[in-house]
Amino acid sequence: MRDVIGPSLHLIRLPHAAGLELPSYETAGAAGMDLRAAVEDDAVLEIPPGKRALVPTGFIMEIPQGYEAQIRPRSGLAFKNGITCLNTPGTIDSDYRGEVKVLLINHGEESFRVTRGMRIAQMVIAPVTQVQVREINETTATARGAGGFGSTGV
Ligand SMILES: O=c1ccn([C@H]2C[C@H](O)[C@@H](COP(=O)(O)OP(=O)(O)OP(=O)(O)O)O2)c(=O)[nH]1
Repeated sequence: MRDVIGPSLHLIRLPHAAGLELPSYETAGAAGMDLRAAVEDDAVLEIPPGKRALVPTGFIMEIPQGYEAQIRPRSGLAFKNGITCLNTPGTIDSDYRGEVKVLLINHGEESFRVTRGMRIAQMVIAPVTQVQVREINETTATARGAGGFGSTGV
């Protein structure tokens, strides 16, 4: 495994992830760790065109407080097979203690077979801030005001 300077991400491996690689950065500068499908060898997980599937990763995580994990598609799978994440980026809360799953959707023309150990998505650990919500009566004035949705031109 690649040496990384940063906070620790603690993982519990579930029985169906036995033998699978841990989520890992493929290159020194990778933003995301690739996640592998923890489907059984003999179980066929086929995603027909237009359909979706919740794919297990076989890991429970303890994300350090103040961080989240974002589950994002891999561009290679998207480009070659039309496979992407439906709820992208998927949000993994730091207090979530269930198995991390990846919601894939097949936007391609052909059925897609998910095999054991296949790198199906990537996971980015990012800092998050929780804010104190306070209701007010007036906001400060800005040059933009309510302009949006192309108000500055294309
Ligand atoms: O792609 C995903 C998205 C979410 N989750 C898990 C971790 C996350 O912490 C939890 C809840 O996700 P989210 O907040 O997106 O779901 P929700 O629809 O708001 O459900 P909930 O009411 O459980 O928060 O589900 C995954 O395993 N994969």
